[in-house]
Amino acid sequence: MADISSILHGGYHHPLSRSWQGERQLTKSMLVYPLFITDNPDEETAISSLPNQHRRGLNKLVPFLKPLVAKGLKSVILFGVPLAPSAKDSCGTSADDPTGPVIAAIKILKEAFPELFIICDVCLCEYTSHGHCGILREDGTLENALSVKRISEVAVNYAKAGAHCVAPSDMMDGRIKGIKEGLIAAGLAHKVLLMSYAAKFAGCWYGPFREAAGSAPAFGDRRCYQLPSNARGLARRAIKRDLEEGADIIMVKPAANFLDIISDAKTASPDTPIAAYHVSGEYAMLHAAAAAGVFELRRAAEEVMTSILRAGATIVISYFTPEFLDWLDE
Ligand SMILES: NCC(=O)CCC(=O)O
Ligand SMILES: [Zn+2]
Ligand SMILES: [Zn+2]
Repeated sequence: MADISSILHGGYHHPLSRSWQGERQLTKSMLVYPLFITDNPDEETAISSLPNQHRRGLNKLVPFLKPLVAKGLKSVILFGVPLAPSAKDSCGTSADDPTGPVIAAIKILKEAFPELFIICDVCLCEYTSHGHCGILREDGTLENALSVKRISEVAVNYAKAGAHCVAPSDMMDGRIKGIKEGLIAAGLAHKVLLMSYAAKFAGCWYGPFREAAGSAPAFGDRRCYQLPSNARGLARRAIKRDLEEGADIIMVKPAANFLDIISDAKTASPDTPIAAYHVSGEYAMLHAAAAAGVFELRRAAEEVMTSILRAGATIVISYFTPEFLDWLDE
């Protein structure tokens, strides 16, 4: 007789029993779609390094999103992309311009799609002349306290404009606390979610995004505020700190090469939703490999998504969201 304990195949022989082996499966509610919004209302420009993605002006948003919302799109994350050079200065003044792309888009989207959950990325790099994520001293180093003050102001202004969630990606020390206190003071802490890009790693994966958002730093790099890619322990400390400072959701970014960090975040706080950002370079790489015949794009995208969920993510920010909305219907 065969050794009973050696038999596993019977447990996953059928497609349904295969699916039962997974702890979590992708649903439409887990997907968040990034939108790049310019200050030029009628613009719709393809981003060459980010296949199928566009920068859109305010007038193009609703027509573009209508079919996606009809297919079950539940959430978007907004990135403002001011193209006018006058929109950039040393402290990112235009980030919360009431007539600027982000605040105007919140209002347009809430009116057109009352059920859509609107997340605003909060950072200064799209709005600073130097392209760094905070305010700099004369010598080019970050002025952390001033940066936190400014970033908190911007976050609160997005919340006041109606954002359901603010998601600071700047990586300044203490900004979660600063934003939470700002939301409390504004009477908004009980209805606005604070998603921290707690573990955001420096590296090569953001290239296409920087083309899309025009946010490449004019000098230097972001290594003194984004995490070194070998820093698993430091990421755990950042996650713990941000939870203590009042983050409602922890994000890990990039996603696919940082599955250990996603898993650590889930372990550190099993009862907190964990988000993963499958970033521009990860997305573009899959497109390039599929175009080179390495694999079929859909299978690769699905396998990467599965890995991100398996590691512990319950929310995924993905440029593949429109495709997944279709694939999930099949
Ligand atoms: N705060 C957003 C990013 O820094 C980059 C995202 C991407 O590369 O897709
Ligand atoms: Zn930034
Ligand atoms: Zn730096």
